[in-house]
Amino acid sequence: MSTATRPVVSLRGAGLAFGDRVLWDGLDLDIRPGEYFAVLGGNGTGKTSFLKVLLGLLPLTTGTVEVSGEPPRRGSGRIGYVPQQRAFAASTPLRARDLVGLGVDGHRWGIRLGTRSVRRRVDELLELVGAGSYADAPVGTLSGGEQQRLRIAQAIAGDPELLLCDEALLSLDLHHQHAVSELVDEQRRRTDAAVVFVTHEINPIIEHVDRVLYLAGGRFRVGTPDEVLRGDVLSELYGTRIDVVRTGGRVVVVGHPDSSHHTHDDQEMAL
Ligand SMILES: Nc1ncnc2c1ncn2[C@@H]1O[C@H](COP(=O)(O)OP(=O)(O)OP(=O)(O)O)[C@@H](O)[C@H]1O
Repeated sequence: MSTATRPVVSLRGAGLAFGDRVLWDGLDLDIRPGEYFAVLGGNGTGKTSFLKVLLGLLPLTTGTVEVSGEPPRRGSGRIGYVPQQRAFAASTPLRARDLVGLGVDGHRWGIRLGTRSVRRRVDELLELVGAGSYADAPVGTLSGGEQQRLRIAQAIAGDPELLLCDEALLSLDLHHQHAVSELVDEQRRRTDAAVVFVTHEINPIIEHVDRVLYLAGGRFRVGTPDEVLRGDVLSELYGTRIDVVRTGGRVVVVGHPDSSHHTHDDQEMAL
């Protein structure tokens, strides 16, 4: 298959289980360049484990997985990763530009970048994510939203083919959720990267999402948000009555068995 048409992620008959506990099984999936793919589901359904498989940190129990046509491997420069957000301790001895530099330093296109080129690239990335004004601030003194912009700058530093985001908007206010979500989407459009975005709250990204993988109780559905986020589809998936209400461009799921895990604004439950 030529590079132009090659999927960025390809899973065949993929299954993941821990002991008797099956997280998913029989997953056939291709994610193409430029696609925005969301992984949805309650706590413990296997969303983070899905990313770990793509990162080469967790082997499948059954089936095969390829990233950019090869088995995934740790530290691949083709993958950018925005981990679940945890605030840096106030005493963390890194400035904003040092954190971004961790994503730039190293070999790019097989050439070792000189100090000046690294600095230029770091400045470019800081500007790109709107973090230029706090480039020299210690990361531990920055707000959650500011820190998250830096993590995104670090993850996109090498213009990866695949950008993996794990709950990248968690604990951000609405303004920063929007800003960070736009940054991810801009990168996707600029470089044609595929995005895999793990979240249990789809609304902040719903305008960008092409398809979703919805995980629930060892089962799953894949399709566009309109195909999957429907009362009949989710009722079948969960084996109980679920209603999906669409209001003002938002999706609210009502009657969700893992509702206690879905704490979203003031709705009974939102996805
Ligand atoms: N290495 C492991 N060994 C055994 N069980 C594991 C391992 N990694 C994950 N699990 C279990 O697999 C399940 C799925 O974990 P995972 O972190 O993928 O869920 P998640 O959907 O990302 O959840 P959350 O929304 O809470 O972050 C959990 O019950 C977890 O305890």
